[in-house]
Amino acid sequence: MGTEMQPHLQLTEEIQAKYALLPGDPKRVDQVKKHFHNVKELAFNREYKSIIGEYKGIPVLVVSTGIGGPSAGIAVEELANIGVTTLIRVGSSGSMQNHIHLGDLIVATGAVRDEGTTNAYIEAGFPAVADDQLVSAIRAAASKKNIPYHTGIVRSHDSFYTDKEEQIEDYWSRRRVLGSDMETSTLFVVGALRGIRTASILNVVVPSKGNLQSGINDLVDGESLPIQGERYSIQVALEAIASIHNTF
Ligand SMILES: O=P(O)(O)O[C@H]1O[C@H](CO)[C@@H](O)[C@H]1O
Ligand SMILES: O=c1cc[nH]c(=O)[nH]1
Repeated sequence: MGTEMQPHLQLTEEIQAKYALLPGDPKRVDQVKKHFHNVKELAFNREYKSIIGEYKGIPVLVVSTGIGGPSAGIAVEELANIGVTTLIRVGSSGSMQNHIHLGDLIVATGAVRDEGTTNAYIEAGFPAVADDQLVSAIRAAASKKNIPYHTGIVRSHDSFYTDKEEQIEDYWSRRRVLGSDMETSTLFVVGALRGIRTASILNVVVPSKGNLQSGINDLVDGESLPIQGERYSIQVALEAIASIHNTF
């Protein structure tokens, strides 16, 4: 445990939070803030913006992890150092299946480790899987709020712009991978190695290749589907935390 200041997050264990939500984008921290009482701004160093607030009386930390495995891995390590035990990513993703539309939520049960960070930690056979009790709590919270979701495997990667993106997408979508992001596998593997619970809820912001419908039908009540999906992902993550608080 670290009473000392963590070098990247600029946080210490004095904040005494057990739960954290992890958006990639620092701007999403402010979206989570809207759901809190007694918010305190903590730090904003590099890509790591942090606040703490109360949801239903429970202290919840929010820390942005930036883009990609290396910065997500650093965030997980430093959060573990200050005593955080439960991490839920509230991220964005591309869809890899035609039936998964803009603004849909994907609750990842596992992730293809198509990135370099976790390979720096442990051999490829080590699985990137979410904590199953946390996934159950997320599923129950979504059902309680009537928020639809998909569950399954996602792919975490390191690049958007190689010359092979189309073939790679095609390969994994044929293997029923639901969507892609850049941090979920690192969160799962580093979290498991450090003995903390992790889960990832992804809001679809890029439609699958063959999905014409997704781009056209993009507004509900004046709100875009990805904006709605972001709000839903945050609501579900916070409700899941409230439901597990003091139970495991
Ligand atoms: O919106 P966030 O949570 O950052 O997630 C996705 O968006 C970024 C890429 O645009 C990557 O970090 C990817 O994982
Ligand atoms: O298509 C996308 C969108 C967000 N993040 C990804 O990794 N891929």
